[in-house]
Amino acid sequence: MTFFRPPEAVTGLLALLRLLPRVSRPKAALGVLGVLLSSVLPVAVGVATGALIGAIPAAVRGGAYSPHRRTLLALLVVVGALVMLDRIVSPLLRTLAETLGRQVDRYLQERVMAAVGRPATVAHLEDSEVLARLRVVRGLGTADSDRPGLAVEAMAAVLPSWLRALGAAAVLLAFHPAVGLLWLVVWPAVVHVMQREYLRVGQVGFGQSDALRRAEYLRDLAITAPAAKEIRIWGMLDWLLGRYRSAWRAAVEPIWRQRRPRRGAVLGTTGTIVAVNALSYGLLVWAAVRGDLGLAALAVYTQALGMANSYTAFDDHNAILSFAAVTVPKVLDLDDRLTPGPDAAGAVPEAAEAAPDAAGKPVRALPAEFPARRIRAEGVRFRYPGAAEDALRDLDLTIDAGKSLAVVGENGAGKTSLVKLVCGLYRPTAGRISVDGHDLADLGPAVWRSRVSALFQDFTRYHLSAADNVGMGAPELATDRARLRAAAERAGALPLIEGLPRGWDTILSPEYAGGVDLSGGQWQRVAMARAFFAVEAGARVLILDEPTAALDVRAEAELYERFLDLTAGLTTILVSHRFSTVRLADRIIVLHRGAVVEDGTHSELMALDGRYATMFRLQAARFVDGGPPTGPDQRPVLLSAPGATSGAGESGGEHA
Ligand SMILES: Nc1ncnc2c1ncn2[C@@H]1O[C@H](COP(=O)(O)OP(=O)(O)OP(=O)(O)O)[C@@H](O)[C@H]1O
Repeated sequence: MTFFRPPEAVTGLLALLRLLPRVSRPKAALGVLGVLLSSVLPVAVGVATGALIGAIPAAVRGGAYSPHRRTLLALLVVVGALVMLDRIVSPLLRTLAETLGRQVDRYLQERVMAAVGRPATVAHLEDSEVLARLRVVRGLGTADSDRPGLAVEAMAAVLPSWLRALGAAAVLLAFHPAVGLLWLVVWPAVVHVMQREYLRVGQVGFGQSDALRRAEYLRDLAITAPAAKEIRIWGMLDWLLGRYRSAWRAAVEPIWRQRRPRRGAVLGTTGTIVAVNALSYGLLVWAAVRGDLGLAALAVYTQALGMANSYTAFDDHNAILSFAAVTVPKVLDLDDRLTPGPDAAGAVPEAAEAAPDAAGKPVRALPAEFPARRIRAEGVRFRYPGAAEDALRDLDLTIDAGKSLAVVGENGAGKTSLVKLVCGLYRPTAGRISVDGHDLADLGPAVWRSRVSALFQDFTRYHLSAADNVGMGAPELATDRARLRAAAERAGALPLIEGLPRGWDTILSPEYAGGVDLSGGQWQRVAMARAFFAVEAGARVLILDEPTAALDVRAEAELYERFLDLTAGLTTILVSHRFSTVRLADRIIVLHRGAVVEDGTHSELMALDGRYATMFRLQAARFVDGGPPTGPDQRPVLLSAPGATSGAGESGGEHA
């Protein structure tokens, strides 16, 4: 049971302090030394200066060669040395803190990259709590002033000032215990009140993360490439600027309204300080007038009082520190937030590469043929986080290993959602997906990932070399040029890649010197090569979501011709609106509003004369004169369509 919960400002500060040795142990140790020296040195200078002043009368009276004069000179040397040391330590500490702060930023970014990339599923990337934390690390929006690393610099300024005040209060104990005690209590209280105020401001800022992200999104539209064409074509710039301005105001104004500490807190703390100062200086003057204090003591206590006042509680450093106290623990807790618990999906430790067998015993290594029997979806229902409706419902489906399944349906029917679930990128809301009897949720993410390869509709165009773009399909083999070539060959991307100015080493982005951009179809071939590279590395399930959407007629026809070769021995799930390719699959399902409404071979579905047959005929009709054909089996008609030039489909998709 916890009796005492330290204030959030303190826990935030401690979290930041604990982070430093993890970022750089030597720099953190030097930082501690620097903070101690810059706290102690000014107090020592004050005491030594007081002693020096106190030694002057005796030295004057004693003459040139008196011991008093030697004491005076020795004190002068001590004061000089201490002052010099202080002057050296302070800038060094500042520089050290700046470097360490930058390293803290990099450390947090790496940690967050790892935390965000680790979960097998991707639902967390739609969680606004997670996105708010990511925003802090990306350092966007209110930009540099909010970098968590700046708090390290702030700490290097603030901690010595607090410790100096503590040292000065300790010196004042010798003057008057009550005055010393008062300072020991008053300055931490003032710091505490002000930190609480700044913390509140920091929380308001953090609470505006969603609104700030909206403004940042609009800003990025204007300054990055993806929307550049449309902004120009439709003359969107003024509209965008207007929207950005209002979004930015909506995000920032609440922060501005709250950004100042409350007047009551400021007046209360400054009033207290004035009162304590009046009392301290009054007692000091009183003691001096009564002759209770010698010159040296008077000088020491006067300086100590000055130093007790020199702690900072009201400046930018304190504000930055509080912001870090709000955000750093939140960023650090991403690890916990995104690490699945023991009962959560994918809980089998990745390192063990283990999956329970059908009897529940862990399987240490997957057989080379996995899946060997089937992928099954049983009673699967799925709803995206925060969505109002299910994307998939009552889904019962068996996909036989080594066979191909085509998934068709209208826009929004749930096709991509289904393949995302099979990939393990989301977990079903209800029901289960199993592979050869193992629940997908029980397979370690790496286990299943090593067996699945996918080409998504919205595949990523990495601004990296062609070799990297393909090699990403199996990073552990990415340097194996022979395999890279084989995958590119399979995807029909080899001539394209080898014809690039620097071949495989060409950066696929015009944003870099010597880089090139590719057309949509060329990109699709490169992405397909990536998917085949994963197959080269051992993936047995190939998911192709609209693989020919951007391909030209010839490339699509080529794929059509080679579809059986390309997918031989693989369990293939093909999502496509192109029926010329779809009909080649061993089996076809039609999804409608998240449920399977038709299931069979091409011929069976044509004979059924339902949704599939209607869609098929509609598409086929576009390629022939004389309107839609009427019969259920329209093979000859489709074969006259672009992309269906081969005779491979003559059997009506029943090649298996
Ligand atoms: N990330 C998401 N969050 C919330 N809802 C989503 C998300 N992605 C898709 N949806 C919704 O889920 C439903 C199914 O979408 P899905 O992408 O699976 O359809 P689809 O059949 O692949 O469509 P298309 O043919 O247009 O690619 C749609 O209603 C869509 O709006």
